[in-house]
Amino acid sequence: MDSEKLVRLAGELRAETIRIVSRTGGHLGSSLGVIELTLAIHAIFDTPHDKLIWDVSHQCYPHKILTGRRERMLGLRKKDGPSGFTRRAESPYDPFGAAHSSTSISAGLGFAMARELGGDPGDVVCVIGDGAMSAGMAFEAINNAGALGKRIFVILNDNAMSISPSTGAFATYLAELGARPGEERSFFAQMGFAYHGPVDGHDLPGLLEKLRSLREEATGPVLLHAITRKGAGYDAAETSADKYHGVAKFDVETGQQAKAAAAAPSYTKVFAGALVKEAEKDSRIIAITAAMEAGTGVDIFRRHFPDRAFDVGIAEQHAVTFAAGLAAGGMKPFCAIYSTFLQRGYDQIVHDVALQGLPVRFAIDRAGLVGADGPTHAGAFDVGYLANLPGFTVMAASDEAELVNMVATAAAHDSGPIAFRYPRGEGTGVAMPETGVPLPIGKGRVVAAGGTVALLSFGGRLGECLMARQMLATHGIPVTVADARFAKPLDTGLLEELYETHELLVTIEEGASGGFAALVLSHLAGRGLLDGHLGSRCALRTMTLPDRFIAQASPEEMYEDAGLSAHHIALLVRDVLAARSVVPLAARQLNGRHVRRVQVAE
Ligand SMILES: Cc1ncc(C[n+]2csc(CCOP(=O)(O)OP(=O)(O)O)c2C)c(N)n1
Ligand SMILES: CC(=O)[C@@H](O)[C@H](O)COP(=O)(O)O
Ligand SMILES: [Mg+2]
Repeated sequence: MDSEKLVRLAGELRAETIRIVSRTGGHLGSSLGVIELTLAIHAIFDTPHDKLIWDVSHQCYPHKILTGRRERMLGLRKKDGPSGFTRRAESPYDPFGAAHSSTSISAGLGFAMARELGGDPGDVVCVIGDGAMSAGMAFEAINNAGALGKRIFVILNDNAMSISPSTGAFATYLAELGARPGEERSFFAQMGFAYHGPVDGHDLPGLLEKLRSLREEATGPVLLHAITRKGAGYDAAETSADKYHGVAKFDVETGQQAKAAAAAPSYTKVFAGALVKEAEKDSRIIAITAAMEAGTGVDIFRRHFPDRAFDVGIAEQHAVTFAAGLAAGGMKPFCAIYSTFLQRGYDQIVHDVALQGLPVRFAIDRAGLVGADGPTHAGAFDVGYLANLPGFTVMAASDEAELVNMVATAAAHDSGPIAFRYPRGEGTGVAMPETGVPLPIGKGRVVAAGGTVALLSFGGRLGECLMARQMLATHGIPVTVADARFAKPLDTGLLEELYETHELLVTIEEGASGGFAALVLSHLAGRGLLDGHLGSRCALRTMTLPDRFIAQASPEEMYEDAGLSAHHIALLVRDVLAARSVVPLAARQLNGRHVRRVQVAE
């Protein structure tokens, strides 16, 4: 298409993107900001032979519409529909999957070097936002790419916005660079890139001309600095504070989003409110977020304590070590980070926090399956990767009242690192305490007494356990439900009591294997309670996320897929009891000791 036709197409693509997202919800503002860039790149480069890599890739909707997925877009972010991010499995036009930020230049450099070494041919174009440029990983890649000197195109999509307005000294630098008229020496040039810009990222004819000449002439790494507007071309988005970063379904005419009235406060708001209350009593409490102010509730904290709230940018690694330094300096830092993004800071957690026994508090939001963002955003692994660290205390809130108490527990806990996890979305609607009360460390609680079966829940599946209990009651099976509260230290007294006084003990958690259940099994094994000759008569089962990534869907559908809903619990219990009852109790006991069914059957 010629430039004129492409300009017309840009209008259509923008309208189509708005129409689709108005019916699906999703990341609208970022997609609207790259309409012209998307068209220009696809017009000048030969995708999928050339590799186009979107950073984060929350801005990939126009790219998906153009690359064979238009008809499926109304299923965007739903079960079996297109992902909200790029996915290799979805299309050859998605050469690299993303959703966590700041990976594009590293991956792109990998493609470029593969090409140089005789692998997949083609050019490489990485599109990275100014927000994503705040992460160390992007700088690590620029450092490497500049030294290698191979041909690679990096387009810096600079809209001065992360999810909130971009923060940090580099954001200020970009603003200054973007305001300069000519193509001057810049940080990027000094790092070995040919810097071009700033250019107007919405001037499609200008972009076409620029990319065409770069494609013809480039011999090494190139950085094109494009200035764009997040939400461009849709008033409601451009004038809103967050530029419609992530929206629910909305009315295109008015921009009004269809958000259902909440039945209970969100865990995030409850966390923020509880932290504010603790901070009123203790001036050493600090809140840290890595570019997720609104998502984590640190924006609420900031309103009360502007000097004690820090948005460090998309820099989870730095956030963790910054918190470690604050703790070593006598403060009480709360690092509020989504479970999935905390993965970025793991060595810092081990080396800077745990090894030094520093009392950093980790408020881990979005624990468990989160819904439309899918497996890239699932909070699946934190219990496993934290509870294996010496000296760490790890809690999970079963409801929002528990969360308030866990915030108080963390505030009071000075002897080492402590983490508490809680799910995305609304709480359960329980009565809330006026103020949080610190919990006794390493103590769980029995929530409902029963008899034959004990369900030991860690975290947000407690409600499902209580529902399963009701289901099982209709079959005459009495069930005890306990809330472990702590994965570490484990309430070993409660655990052993449940194990010794029930026919079946089931653990349930919203996390991958290697988490709470592993700790339970390890404790029982260590005590010799799983040994055949010494063992209790209690059967044991663990319910964790399965050993596969759960595809995007609603959270309920994802838990259904994972087999962690109330009816799965009830079914498992009935199956185990039925299997055990085929062997008469007398046969299962030998001199009062447990004999495994399989041995008896033999
Ligand atoms: C490691 C990591 N931390 C946090 C996020 C959450 N996040 C998604 S998009 C975004 C802002 C990205 O800003 P930018 O790259 O400038 O893109 P824009 O939305 O402005 O187009 C953030 C913080 C993430 N995806 N990955
Ligand atoms: C793209 C990204 O990583 C974020 O925008 C994320 O989708 C936010 O998720 P929440 O809606 O759970 O805050
Ligand atoms: Mg941006």
